[in-house]
Amino acid sequence: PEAGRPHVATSQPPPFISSPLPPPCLSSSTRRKETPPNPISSPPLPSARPNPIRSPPSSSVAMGRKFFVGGNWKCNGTVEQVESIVNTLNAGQIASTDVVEVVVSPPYVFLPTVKGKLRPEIQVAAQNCWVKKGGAFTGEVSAEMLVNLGVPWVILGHSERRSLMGESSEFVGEKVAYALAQGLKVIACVGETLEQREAGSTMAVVAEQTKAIADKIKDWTNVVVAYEPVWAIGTGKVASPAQAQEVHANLRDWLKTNVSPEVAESTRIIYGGSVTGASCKELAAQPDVDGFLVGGASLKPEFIDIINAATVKSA
Ligand SMILES: O=C(CO)COP(=O)(O)O
Repeated sequence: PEAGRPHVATSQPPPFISSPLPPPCLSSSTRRKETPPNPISSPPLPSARPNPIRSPPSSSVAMGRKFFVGGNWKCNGTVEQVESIVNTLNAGQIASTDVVEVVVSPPYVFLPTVKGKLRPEIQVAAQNCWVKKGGAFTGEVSAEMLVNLGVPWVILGHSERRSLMGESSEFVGEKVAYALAQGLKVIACVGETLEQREAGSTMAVVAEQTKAIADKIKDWTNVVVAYEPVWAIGTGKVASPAQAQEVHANLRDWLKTNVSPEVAESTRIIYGGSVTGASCKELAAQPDVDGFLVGGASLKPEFIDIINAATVKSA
């Protein structure tokens, strides 16, 4: 298919660019990890540095955007580990479904088991699906199959698929449109690399990736946008609350200008990248952070704490 390297440079300036963002709080090592360690066996990630910015008053928290927490298990897990994670989730005390929507995304092979064993208030997502109707596409899984299995959600455009599998923004846009048309709900991922951030093109990249989706869909009701800066994924370098808020607010502005004020107001924009139990509350307090997409920490009991960060919004 027409999968190609993502196009991150735009010939035209994006409709919104704020001043270049401050560099991420990286250590002397600025190399992105090509293959993040398996979070099941790795030690807990370091906690986020406290950030002194103040939380907004709860009155500024937008009404109607229910907090959303996704757990992306990526290519991790054995039968035994999956059972253990499900048991932990089933036993955990989590905020009510009025307050938070929770979706976990195991590898395809575990989806039916996890769906069958999980408490009903936690939904499941696939981590990808094919761009069109199924058929002679060896190794792919179609949106129709996910619907047939009763899997309600799919993650599309994750940076690992963009960079490692060469999925272009256009290809991701097509996937989002097709999955929505089949009745799936979509967690659509966008985010810049370290190099792009340091070049001051964060918002241009995020706009280009979002536009490729906006060009192909009309109805955003079943879309959650996940802002996942690549430099924060699997690195332990979580975005500061201010960094996340700035991109989320600009992305919402982009939706307002380029899609509609209603879509901007109602679409959940969630943050992903080294979120932990220690960093989640301050991030959740940001007015435009509507939840999280969690990788490594979603395999650990602290995922329960991250889910319950939703209560920050209603406090
Ligand atoms: O890629 C992510 C979720 O999709 C984030 O992964 P980590 O939370 O492991 O950084």
